[in-house]
Amino acid sequence: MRPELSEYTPIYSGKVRELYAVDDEHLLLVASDRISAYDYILDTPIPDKGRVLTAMSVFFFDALGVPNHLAGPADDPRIPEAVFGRALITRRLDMVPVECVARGYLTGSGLKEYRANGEVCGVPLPAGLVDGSRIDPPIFTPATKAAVGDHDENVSFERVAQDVGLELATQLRELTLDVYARGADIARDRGIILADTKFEFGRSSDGDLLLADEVLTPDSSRYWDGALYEPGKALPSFDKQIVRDWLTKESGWSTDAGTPPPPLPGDVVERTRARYIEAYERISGLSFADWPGGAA
Ligand SMILES: N#Cc1c(N)ncnc1-c1cnn(Cc2cccc(F)c2)c1
Repeated sequence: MRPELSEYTPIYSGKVRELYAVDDEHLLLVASDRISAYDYILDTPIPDKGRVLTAMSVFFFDALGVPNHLAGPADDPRIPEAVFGRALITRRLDMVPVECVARGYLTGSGLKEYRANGEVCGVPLPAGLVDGSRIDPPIFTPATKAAVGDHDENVSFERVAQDVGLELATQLRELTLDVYARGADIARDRGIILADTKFEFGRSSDGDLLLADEVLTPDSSRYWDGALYEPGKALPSFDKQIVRDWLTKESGWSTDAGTPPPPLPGDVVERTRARYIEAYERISGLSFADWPGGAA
């Protein structure tokens, strides 16, 4: 008999995820089916998105072989039925207040910074780069955690060193770039580009620095279809482009409408669900049908 979710204490509710206290030492990390686009949480959920992203984190935690916060399997008996398949039991850590971002390609906020001053987070880049240019070797571009609803602020390595100390900042940079490289290699071998990603780390009670949060999911990363990749061409998001294109090209809504996006039609929902499953199955080589919590 699984516990009820109401037996656990809510401690954080994000745009698409929730965090609960299970006991003094453990948390329940829950991924919802909510999807965000253009800084809005859309009214229409994507069925199984939470389960797919949970499955991706578990695949990468296992494949990367990096010490992490997982404290039980996907079918851990402490996971309530209501969130079974889209929740994980983790160790409660003392989180490092740094968004540890690695970039192997120039786009998004990094491109904006580069166009303004030729560098990203204090890291100078070669001249002449465009949207989608490869950054080789990949760079560590940390950010401070923003308040709910705000965007994270890109900061320099020196600022991270001021905030958490040079030794830990150096460890975070090395770990971030190492784990990004491993994840990018796995994805590349399956024809998918991992353009950038965000990790979070925390310290366990015995002082170990562990990889935490979600890992290399489409919500914490930019994934591109390798078959479509061309530097300088606006790069479609592997998982969100279907929603973005319908919203901006077919629905009549626009990003400067000042109103929330409309509900998604069924075919957009189903095609987006299929894209999440495709990303998981291609990257992991596993069948999503085997992941816990599916329809009986
Ligand atoms: N992971 C992790 C973690 C841990 N293992 N120990 C202590 N704190 C955290 C922790 C605190 N905030 N977050 C972000 C977050 C993640 C998931 C859902 C959310 F709503 C919010 C993670």
